Amino acid sequence: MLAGIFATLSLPPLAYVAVVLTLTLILTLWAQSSRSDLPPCPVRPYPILGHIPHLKNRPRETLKEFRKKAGDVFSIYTGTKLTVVLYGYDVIRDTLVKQADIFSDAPQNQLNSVFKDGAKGIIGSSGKSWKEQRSVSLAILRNFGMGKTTLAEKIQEEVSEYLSELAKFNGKPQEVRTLTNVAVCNVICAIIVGKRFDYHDPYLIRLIHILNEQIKLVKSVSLRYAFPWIRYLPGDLFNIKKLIKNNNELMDHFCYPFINQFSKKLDNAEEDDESTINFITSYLKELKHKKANGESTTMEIAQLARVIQNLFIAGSETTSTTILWFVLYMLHNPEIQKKIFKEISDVVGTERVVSLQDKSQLSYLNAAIRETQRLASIVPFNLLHANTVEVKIRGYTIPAGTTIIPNLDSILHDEKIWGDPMNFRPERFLDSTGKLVNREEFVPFSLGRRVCLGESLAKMELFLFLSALVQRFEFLPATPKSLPPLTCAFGITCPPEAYEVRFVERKK
Ligand code: HEM
Repeated sequence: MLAGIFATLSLPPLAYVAVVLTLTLILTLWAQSSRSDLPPCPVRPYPILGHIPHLKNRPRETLKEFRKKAGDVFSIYTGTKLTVVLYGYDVIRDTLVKQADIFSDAPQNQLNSVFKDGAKGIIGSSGKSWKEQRSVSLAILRNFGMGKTTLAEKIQEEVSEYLSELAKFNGKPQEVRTLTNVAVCNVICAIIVGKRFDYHDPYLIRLIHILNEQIKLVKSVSLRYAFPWIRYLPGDLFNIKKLIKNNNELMDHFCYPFINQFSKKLDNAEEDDESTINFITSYLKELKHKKANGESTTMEIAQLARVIQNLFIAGSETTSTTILWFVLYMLHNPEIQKKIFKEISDVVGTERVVSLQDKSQLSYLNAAIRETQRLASIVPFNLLHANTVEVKIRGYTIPAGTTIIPNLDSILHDEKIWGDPMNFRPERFLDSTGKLVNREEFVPFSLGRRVCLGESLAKMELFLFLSALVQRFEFLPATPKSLPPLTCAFGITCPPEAYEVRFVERKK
């Protein structure tokens, strides 16, 4: 329509640009100030860009400052798109838990604006499709022993390989991010395709690289959603094209080929052929069963491909990042490291491998793992949620379909809850007799109906990897008296900046 109006006006080209910019400016100013009943903005949004320039640097600290100005529920804009930030345990529990029917959607059209089938699977889906994909996936994972000894044995196998690799460094300084990523990703591979890969297998290394890239780049999705026109810009200033290419490679070289491989195997396999028991075949069998019974279902191959992508993305880097934070905190707190080792040697000794059955007796180690998850707060802004209908929170109106940030930093680092939140102090999770205590505000896996699907698996992995690491090695800084900084790279997850460490074998 605009093109038609311009054609009749015959203006010089620069005038078109000026008209488009002016219209965009008017539109954004209108959208950003159109309703007075919305949660307040802490500072005025910029025309066109909204709050992006404010959040560009130090976003975690900026949200903290915004909260001081605007309270526990406030608005920020990405262009004209409204996002409501929820701050603190009370307001997040009141929404995600007490009004779970309303606040358990994923934002519509965000992942879909970039990825084909982005609204399928678990992370990007909502409503009936999300419920079914989540419950089928959880049932399969539980069946495999998530939280039970069968899976623990698989994890222990991986831990043993991981320790052998670390031992090969002979206590020399080493950066272990990729190795840790590979080991944790292998646990997900064992679940999804029923086998682990050699650490040096180029196929696995490629998969890790793609997963890490995707986690780094995925923050560009909000920009693409807020400014749909950026897809027409030449080049790839916002890394959108890179992200799409990366996602296509993950789907076309890993997720779909895995499905095809096991779909064929399943057709030719005997009923009790163990080599075909894995997440993919379990999903395919359930799909077949539902179809044979004429049940209405959202299950299909495209959903399965997306579910696998989600498990790889959500299940690999999160756990390995937590392991890296634990090691880093131990370098900074050698006396805590000593105490954990003493507990392990008193309860388990140094000859036998730590098992899941020892968990309840290793309170100090458990407290240190919780403290790592609390302080590192590796998913600081949580995953984005959306509300299904218009609703009031603390007197403010939240229009239906608003993007919501239930900020986890705001709970895990709250001074009112923890007193000295920025100190590493495992004792906060212990009572006066040294027994582990549960604290409801400890929510690194979020809360409500969308709470992390892999919580039990992650807890098992963290316990088995970290107990074995401390039992066998002392962690020492690469250079004595010079500790790596506790700074993190901000993204959807926050890993520590790359650092070197020496894993020195303890004398038996
Ligand atoms: C230390 C490790 C982990 C942490 C801190 C973590 C944290 C989280 C958080 C904060 C969410 C968002 C919940 C929400 O939207 O309210 C989430 C979602 C999710 N996580 Fe994890 N996670 C971890 C490990 C895992 C593992 C090992 C898996 C895979 C087996 C996994 C699979 C998922 C999935 C599929 C979702 C989406 C759930 C949904 O939307 O219904 N996570 N996780």
